[in-house]
Amino acid sequence: MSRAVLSAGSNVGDSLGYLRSVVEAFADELVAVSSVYATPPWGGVEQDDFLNVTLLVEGPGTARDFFERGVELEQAAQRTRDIRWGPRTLDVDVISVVTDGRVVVDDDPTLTLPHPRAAERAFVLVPWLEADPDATLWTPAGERPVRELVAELDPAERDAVRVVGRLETGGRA
Ligand SMILES: Nc1ncnc2c1ncn2[C@@H]1O[C@H](COP(=O)(O)OP(=O)(O)OP(=O)(O)O)[C@@H](O)[C@H]1O
Ligand SMILES: Nc1nc2c(c(=O)[nH]1)N=C(CO)CN2
Repeated sequence: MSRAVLSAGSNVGDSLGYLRSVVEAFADELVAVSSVYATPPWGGVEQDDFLNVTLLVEGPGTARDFFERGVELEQAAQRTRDIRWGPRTLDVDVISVVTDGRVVVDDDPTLTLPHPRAAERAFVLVPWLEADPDATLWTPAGERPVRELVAELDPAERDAVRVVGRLETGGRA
């Protein structure tokens, strides 16, 4: 049994529809879902703002299973990978996974866990904290409450991430 934190983002095409496709695909495993946030682009590439959402999901299977389902959803959104940290129809990142009560820590480049850049990203941390106020993130410096990581973000970055709506979950989260 695994519990995973997934971050979905989009800034090309029907962004809200792509995020909805992720929530629908995980509907039966949804534990919680954040609001939808509009977020300035992270990573230095000039591009449109993103919409981001964070999901907590729980189900049988491994971290790799969640990752592969995310890749399938990216493919269904005709996601292309042109520029690193550049525009995309849909990105599904696996942020953190707990399997059988243990945090999965893995430096495999195909699926690095926890996601190595999560602690720096307001667009991941702020929605995650909303969905799970008691969340913690394993970092090389130890287990950190997400609440503290959010408090340590650059205030301008934290404040630039704003709620723009909610996705329908059919009452499942
Ligand atoms: N935890 C993870 N979640 C999703 N992809 C990962 C993870 N760890 C490693 N990857 C790998 O990262 C590669 C690049 O993914 P992608 O193009 O989505 O990166 P990105 O979104 O531009 O950047 P970032 O990895 O910083 O979010 C993928 O081929 C994927 O295998
Ligand atoms: N705000 C925000 N910025 C990003 C995002 C994202 O989802 N949200 N995804 C990226 C792809 O690597 C690069 N930059």
